[in-house]
Amino acid sequence: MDLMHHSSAFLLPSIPSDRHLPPLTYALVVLNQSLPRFTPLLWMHARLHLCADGGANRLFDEMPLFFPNENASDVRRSRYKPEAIKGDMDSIRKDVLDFYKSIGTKIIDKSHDQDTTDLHKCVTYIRDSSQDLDQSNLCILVAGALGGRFDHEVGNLNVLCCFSSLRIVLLSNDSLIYLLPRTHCHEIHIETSVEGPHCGLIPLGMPSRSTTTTGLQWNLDNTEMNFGGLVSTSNIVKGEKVTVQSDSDLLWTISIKKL
Ligand SMILES: Nc1ncnc2c1ncn2[C@@H]1O[C@H](COP(=O)(O)OP(=O)(O)OP(=O)(O)O)[C@@H](O)[C@H]1O
Ligand SMILES: Cc1ncc(C[n+]2csc(CCO)c2C)c(N)n1
Repeated sequence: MDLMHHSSAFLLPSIPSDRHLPPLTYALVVLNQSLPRFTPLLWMHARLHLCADGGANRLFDEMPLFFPNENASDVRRSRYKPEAIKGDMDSIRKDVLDFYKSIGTKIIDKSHDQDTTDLHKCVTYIRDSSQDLDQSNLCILVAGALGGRFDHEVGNLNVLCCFSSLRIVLLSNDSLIYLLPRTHCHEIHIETSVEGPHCGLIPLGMPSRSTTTTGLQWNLDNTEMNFGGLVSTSNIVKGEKVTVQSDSDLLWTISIKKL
């Protein structure tokens, strides 16, 4: 079974290159929640920047607050202009829509689709506009995906399942989550300066019959997990490397350190 490497190096100011691994191309989706404090860093690493509907209000209102000594309009126009805003457009304010239209952001109104979330719509856009890339090297960072309305959080987790062959990382100020597909063995490099030690491994949608890990305080050894029985929460990473192998897709979550 092929090995898949994971790292949260996108939380570092500069992403170290690894001679043995191809570099990832990042895309950023801004959701309609308070921007995590490291959003400017994610923006800098990303090649493509999208707002999901009301996420554009957050970018407009909150990005200038990270730069209190700079002119807000300059911050919006010259440094943090999203390539596209996509969604059903029921949350974006008119002044914000008009502003981004006027500076050339592409507006994709999918108000006729009331069956998929705005995040789902944005991931479809990124996938379809990255067809020239090897999609195993594409990584979609989602800012503001956790903490907040529980139905939205579950919708965001469902997007991980809908696009299980894409790397998608859900982020808040406090934690990050991504999917470990059952098709691979996983090696997770822990960026100890910015993440951990609290972590979890959670089966989603169905029980997992067998999971084996290394690098955790409470490792699993061919262990079954299911809701109603054991799920691995409040676990602790012990070093810089965690490995996971399972017969089902699992969510990996790890805490993000405060400054
Ligand atoms: N409180 C929240 N918690 C987590 N994610 C959120 C939250 N609010 C919004 N999002 C995410 O941001 C995206 C855009 O938000 P927006 O408020 O524009 O959505 P919406 O579809 O208008 O929401 P609603 O269900 O309130 O009509 C959503 O698709 C969701 O992924
Ligand atoms: C069974 C079912 N439940 C809820 C919705 C509502 N819904 C799901 S995604 C979405 C778009 C949000 O921007 C909306 C309104 C539906 N269509 N079908």
